[in-house]
Amino acid sequence: MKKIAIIGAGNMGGAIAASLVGADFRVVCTAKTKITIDRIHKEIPGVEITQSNVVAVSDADIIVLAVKPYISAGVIEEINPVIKPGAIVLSVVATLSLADLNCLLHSSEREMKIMRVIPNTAIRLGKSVTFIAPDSNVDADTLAVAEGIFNRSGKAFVIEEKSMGACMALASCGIAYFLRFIRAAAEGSVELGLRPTFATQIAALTAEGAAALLADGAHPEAEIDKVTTPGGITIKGLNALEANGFTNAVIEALRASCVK
Ligand SMILES: NC(=O)C1=CN([C@@H]2O[C@H](COP(=O)(O)OP(=O)(O)OC[C@H]3O[C@@H](n4cnc5c(N)ncnc54)[C@H](OP(=O)(O)O)[C@@H]3O)[C@@H](O)[C@H]2O)C=CC1
Ligand SMILES: O=C(O)[C@@H]1CCC=N1
Repeated sequence: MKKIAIIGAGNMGGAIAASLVGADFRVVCTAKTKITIDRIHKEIPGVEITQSNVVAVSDADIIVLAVKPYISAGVIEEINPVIKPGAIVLSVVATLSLADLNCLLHSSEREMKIMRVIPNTAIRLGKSVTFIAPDSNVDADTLAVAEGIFNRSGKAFVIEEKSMGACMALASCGIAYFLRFIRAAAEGSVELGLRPTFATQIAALTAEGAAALLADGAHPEAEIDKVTTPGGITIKGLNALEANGFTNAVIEALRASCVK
């Protein structure tokens, strides 16, 4: 059975570990604090957890690096001597490019297979959109292993690294944008007299309905046209959104979040 080491069992790493329950892997996670160690023990059956990154990585066939960016270089330095030749390294760290990873891991010395993997926080519920950018030496079979892992927790897309900034802004940061829209819609509805919890529930269900229409093959503007009765109330709202810079604000948000 292949061993997968997940370094940093937090929001991302913990969710990846949970998604692997029942898969044909021996899963060993690491965390810093006893609180996380105890929680993972309790919540994810069959997953091993240790405070030692070196113990986790020794003999691992696949390593998932899921620590915060500011400690990632130190953690890589710690585990690098025990990474076995030919290992698959999947880095979730948003700020590290393939060039950074190759440099930090001295990968050419041991023929590692490195990929950047960027999920979003819906991974906890198995609803992540996850982008995989493989290094140039990653073969189709190895790529399929990564796709298999991340299709367990949502939908995985293989992309070129040059698109990672845009994809991450759209889907990883995008979760926050959509939630802010839902929050704003709820606040507006509360001003109109609805209860906050009811308003939030209805806004979320409405977003789900809009997404379902798109999933059914509709074009956004075609569906918008179906809602906007001539001289009706929707067009007044849409025009008020645009008068306040809605489309431009969303475009500017993506530009601001996109790491070049
Ligand atoms: N949040 C997001 O939307 C996204 C995040 N990412 C990337 O995912 C990575 C992880 O983020 P996230 O899961 O949110 O972070 P968390 O803080 O939730 O998780 C980090 C984990 O690392 C553990 N940890 C801390 N120090 C060490 C160490 N020295 N060795 C091993 N483990 C350690 C922590 O342990 P303990 O719990 O005990 O403190 C914690 O479990 C980041 O690099 C981020 O860029 C990528 C895409 C989206
Ligand atoms: O805000 C961040 O930097 C991380 C990366 C993508 C989502 N969260």
